[in-house]
Amino acid sequence: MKKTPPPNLHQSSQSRQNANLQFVGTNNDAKRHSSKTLRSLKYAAKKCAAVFSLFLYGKRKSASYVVGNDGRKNTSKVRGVVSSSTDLSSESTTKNSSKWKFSYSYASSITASGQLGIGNFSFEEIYKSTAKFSPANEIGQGGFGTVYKGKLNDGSIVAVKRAKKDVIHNHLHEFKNEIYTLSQIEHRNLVRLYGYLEHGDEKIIVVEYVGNGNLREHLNGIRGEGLEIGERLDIAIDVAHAVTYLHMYTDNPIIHRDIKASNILITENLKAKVADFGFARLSDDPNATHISTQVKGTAGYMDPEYLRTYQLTEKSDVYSFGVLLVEMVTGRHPIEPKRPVDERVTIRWAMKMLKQGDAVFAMDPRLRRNPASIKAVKQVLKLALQCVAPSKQSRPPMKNCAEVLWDIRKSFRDEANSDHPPLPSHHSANFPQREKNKFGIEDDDSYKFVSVPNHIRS
Ligand SMILES: Nc1ncnc2c1ncn2[C@@H]1O[C@H](COP(=O)(O)OP(=O)(O)OP(=O)(O)O)[C@@H](O)[C@H]1O
Repeated sequence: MKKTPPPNLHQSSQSRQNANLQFVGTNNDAKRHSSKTLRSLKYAAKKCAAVFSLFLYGKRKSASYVVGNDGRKNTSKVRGVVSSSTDLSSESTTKNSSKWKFSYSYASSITASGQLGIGNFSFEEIYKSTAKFSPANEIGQGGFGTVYKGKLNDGSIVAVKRAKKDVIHNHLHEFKNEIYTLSQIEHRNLVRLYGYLEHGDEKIIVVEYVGNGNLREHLNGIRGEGLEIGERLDIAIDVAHAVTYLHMYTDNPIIHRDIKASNILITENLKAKVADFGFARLSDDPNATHISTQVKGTAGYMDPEYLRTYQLTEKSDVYSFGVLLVEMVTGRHPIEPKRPVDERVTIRWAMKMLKQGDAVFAMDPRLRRNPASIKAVKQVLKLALQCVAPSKQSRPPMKNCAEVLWDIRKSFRDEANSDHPPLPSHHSANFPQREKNKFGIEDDDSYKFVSVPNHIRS
């Protein structure tokens, strides 16, 4: 049975957007009517899958790692085959179509309507919606494949994730995982699954289109006009709510395993939606202390304890979230190889600055500096420091992170409104034009609150 989320962990009841699509996990009424049957189907399917995986586990042997240097895209993925004691859909299934079908019907058996996820969802419609997978419609590339913007027959806009053909065998597991995980969840800060389809060797996932790029693009300054600290706090809270929901308010805890800035999609209203469930793992037993699993994630965001022990817990997401928080207030990538040696690993450098009392120097040069924002940055860094604690016991649960961030945002707003005139909104037509400084960074008067040495700002 679903646990009731707290008020701020709202479960969206947005209606279906397109009758031609086979929607998954969106109809709450249907969910209620069929929940009993679905629970039995889920239970039976899980048991079969576990037995099946154990059988397959005996065949797994090798280990391979590919580590990139900047924490981005598929080059930065760390992949390895280590062990899998509760693996419900092992990589070993990926080379066998009959095994895929097993997993496919497993995923289908838990859909809200109880129907298969392909229904009226035709390849032709998707093909047409993306103008024949035209490069002009391409909105992103990931380890899994290419993401396109699509316009369906009824005019609704969707994101179409098309698996790479040449790597389909290696990524079929991620494809199945993403479908299965997305089909179970519904939250306003998580990207929604609309449907999926198989067509020959094509594997396609159709998800909610989130139209304002990803968080990394905003931090890089290539989207919008730069996020102010209040907006960053709002986004961090959205992410914390989404992950808390995954950890605490689904049937079985879901560990995302790939929390990073490029997986945080931003809406036009600057709300965050967590995407990319390709690596997510479900715990079979809600009371289990950990899952022994293959090591997966993105370099720079991965929990070192998980890397050492292969024991995956919700606290590995908390660690990645800590890295993300540091990224959000410093603007830096988690790993920046071109920096001086002691600045290359951003969390280490930022924590050193915090401990020295120099947190202000770690602040993203794009952020306007005033006492309220400097205080908020320090508080966020303190929280991040707890999230990236070496041992998982010392890290706070994600729910606490959300609460702490909520308090930081509240006191930031109170202070910003009482001590200073309201900060100009860059959405306002009256917002003064910022000049670019010699570092190519937009400057404004608020920099003058604190003088930042050039070597820090470069
Ligand atoms: N639902 C969506 N709506 C809008 N844009 C999206 C959507 N999903 C993905 N994108 C864009 O496509 C990019 C690639 O997404 P994808 O999830 O395939 O890979 P990634 O997370 O960036 O990389 P990796 O797969 O290596 O982790 C995203 O960074 C984002 O900019």
